[in-house]
Amino acid sequence: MPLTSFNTPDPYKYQNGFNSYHETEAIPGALPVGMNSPQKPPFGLYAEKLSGTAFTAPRATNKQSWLYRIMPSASHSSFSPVPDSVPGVQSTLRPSAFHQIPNQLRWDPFEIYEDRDFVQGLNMIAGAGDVSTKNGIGIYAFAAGKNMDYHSAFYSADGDWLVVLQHGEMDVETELGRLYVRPNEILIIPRGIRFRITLPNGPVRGYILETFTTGHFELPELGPIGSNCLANARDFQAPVASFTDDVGSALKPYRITAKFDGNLFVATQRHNPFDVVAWHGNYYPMKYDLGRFNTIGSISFDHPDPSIFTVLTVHSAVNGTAVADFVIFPPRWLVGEDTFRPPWYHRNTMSEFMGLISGDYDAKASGGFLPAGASLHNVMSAHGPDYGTHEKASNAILKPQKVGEGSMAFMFESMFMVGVTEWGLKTCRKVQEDYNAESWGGLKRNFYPPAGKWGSHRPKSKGSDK
Ligand SMILES: O=C(O)Cc1cc(O)ccc1O
Ligand SMILES: [Fe+2]
Repeated sequence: MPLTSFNTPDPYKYQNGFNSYHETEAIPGALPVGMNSPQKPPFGLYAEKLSGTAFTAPRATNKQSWLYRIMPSASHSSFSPVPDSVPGVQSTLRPSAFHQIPNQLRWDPFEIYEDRDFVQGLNMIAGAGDVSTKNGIGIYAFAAGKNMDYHSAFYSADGDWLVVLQHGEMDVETELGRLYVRPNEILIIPRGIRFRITLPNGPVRGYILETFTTGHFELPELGPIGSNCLANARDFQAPVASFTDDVGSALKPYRITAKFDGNLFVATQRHNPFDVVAWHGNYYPMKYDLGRFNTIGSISFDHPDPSIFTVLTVHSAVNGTAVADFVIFPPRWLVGEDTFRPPWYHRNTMSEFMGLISGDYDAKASGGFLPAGASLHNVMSAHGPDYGTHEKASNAILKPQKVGEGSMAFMFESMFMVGVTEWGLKTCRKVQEDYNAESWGGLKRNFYPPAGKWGSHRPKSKGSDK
């Protein structure tokens, strides 16, 4: 039994703001005043600094938090690799290989694993780059039907996580406080922050984008849009401090699982890892309700680039080129005049991994791209509306039209060529073999050159005489 468990009167109280400087105390007076590291912090707490950027990162991008905790994180046994032999528990998330494939790929909905907890239910679908040199991304599917053990916590040393919950609800206990994540909400867990996920309302499923690259998720620049719209800073919710004081027992110590260069390691410790009584800083987990996204689009003609739907971005060293953008396709009005309204046919130097939280994605005929499924259109892989969608959109009467009602699709768009893991290609058994043929196989020629030199093949029923 815990010696003390102090969740604030409402454990799901939040402090609002993106990249804000927050401070929070579960016991009033637990934060030192005017300094970070007093000789004796209040109430016998230890001061621990959590650096999210190099000490010397410029002020505008520097991220850190000071944690005031009952025991420092360093108080644990040595980490050992998670053994291969434990049934149902993976010992690694490090891909044996990335298969680089120019084909368009699409997956049926990923399974829900009733018998696994969040960590056991993680699988890497695709990724790029290298964890140890801090450059690249990982894309995972997660699914769980069991709580993570009370005596456990997990962290990734490999990168920041953006968790897209597709199904269910998650109670996320973190070192910095608790977050309750509901459908249509995303969760950001910065590199290194320890957490434990329980499921108050049945199984969960979703997708994770991990960015190995130095840097963090940021709000995109708004340029001429001005000072509001898209995701607004005040809608990002950070937890308030709450803690559990417990020393466990020799028989049941706390197990900390670390993802380190893709491999999983475990260490034990006697103190509850969620023993931070107060913290201050700008390096913290947060959640965001995608329903609060202020979607904007064309009110004249043409289909704008999907970058207008960017919720968060991780910058690379190349100006305007993202390690990864998180882009959503919320319900919205289309009013473009004389316009082919769905996405254009295109080839992109960036790679596009898409998923669907709910409903239908308006750029595809329903049936093939389903909630909890995914698609990957890699660097320069041609794609666009399927045959049916093209047919419908090029003949539609162009009244104002609400699309995506009750639906939410998203895209992880990356500068990296994204390779597919063995799990993503084979083990999950979800790849749709006929994706290309079903989508674009039915496209027919509509070409009608002007009469004369070019011959006249023009179908009688189509087009105008102008
Ligand atoms: O391929 C896709 O469906 C995603 C997408 C949507 C859009 O509106 C424009 C470009 C784009 O890649
Ligand atoms: Fe695309």
